[in-house]
Amino acid sequence: MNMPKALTIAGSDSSGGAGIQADLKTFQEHGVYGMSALTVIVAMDPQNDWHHQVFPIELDVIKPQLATIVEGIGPDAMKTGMLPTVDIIRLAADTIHQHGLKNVVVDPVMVCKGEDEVLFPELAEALRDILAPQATVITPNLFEAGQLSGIGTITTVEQMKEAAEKIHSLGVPYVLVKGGGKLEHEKAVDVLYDGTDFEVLESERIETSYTHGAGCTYSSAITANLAKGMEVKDAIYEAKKFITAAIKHSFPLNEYVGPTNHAGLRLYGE
Ligand SMILES: Nc1ncnc2c1ncn2[C@@H]1O[C@H](COP(=O)(O)OP(=O)(O)O)[C@@H](O)[C@H]1O
Ligand SMILES: Cc1ncc(COP(=O)(O)O)c(C=O)c1O
Ligand SMILES: [Mg+2]
Repeated sequence: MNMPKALTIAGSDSSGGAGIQADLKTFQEHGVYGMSALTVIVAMDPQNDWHHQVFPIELDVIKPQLATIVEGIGPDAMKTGMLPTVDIIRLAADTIHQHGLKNVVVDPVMVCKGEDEVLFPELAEALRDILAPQATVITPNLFEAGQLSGIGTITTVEQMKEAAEKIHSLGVPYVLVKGGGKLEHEKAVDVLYDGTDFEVLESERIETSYTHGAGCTYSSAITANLAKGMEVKDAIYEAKKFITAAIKHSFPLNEYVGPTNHAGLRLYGE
């Protein structure tokens, strides 16, 4: 049997809701074989209000992971998640370029929900200039779209469109700006721009703060659909259904965090 295969180049979220844990669970839910190259380990401090601790992995330990998958196996699609240094961003971009990898979803992670400060402010430029041009699809949230486009704070759908246009001009064929829970709107709105048309994707907005890992789950659902051979827009429409169900059936882990339910669509149908 020919199993679709997907790679995630991303960080470990020890709490299990975001990062490679979210990616691999989401690939599995789609019947896609998941593989990973780990870039950073994130832990949360239960004695200090769940403060995030971030431990980057050395370049020499990331390279052989990538060689295993890219040279040794060959993914049908891939995504990037948290890339904690400029050198790691460059390594991911070079790997995609040198091996001609196709179906590349870049989730330009700059913030973790629940944390006020930007994790790695110096990385916005590297994501924009080095990695974005290698992407097929890029999936910034409101904050990240503001940073990548240079617009700054985004509060309206019109500004999301403006940001999408600017990010498209970096050389990304499909730009998906996520309004999510941050945009003041009665629906959960994302803007998709392909260089010609804008599409506003709307779904039911769920009143919950349990959205940890939503962006990781969404981008890995897109990646899984691409690995299965879907066209980019169809991959995104299907992923929007998947993430909406995952948020609808999200749950608390403790007083600090509630992840999306990666099995939501399979278990409850919507
Ligand atoms: N409360 C919500 N109800 C429904 N959909 C949501 C909600 N919050 C986020 N989403 C959707 O989840 C997906 C991930 O978006 P977002 O949470 O903004 O990403 P990130 O986790 O990267 O910040 C998007 O499709 C967004 O519209
Ligand atoms: C390893 C890792 N990657 C990515 C993220 C981003 O998560 P989200 O999908 O909520 O944007 C987090 C947040 O905690 C993380 O720990
Ligand atoms: Mg995110």
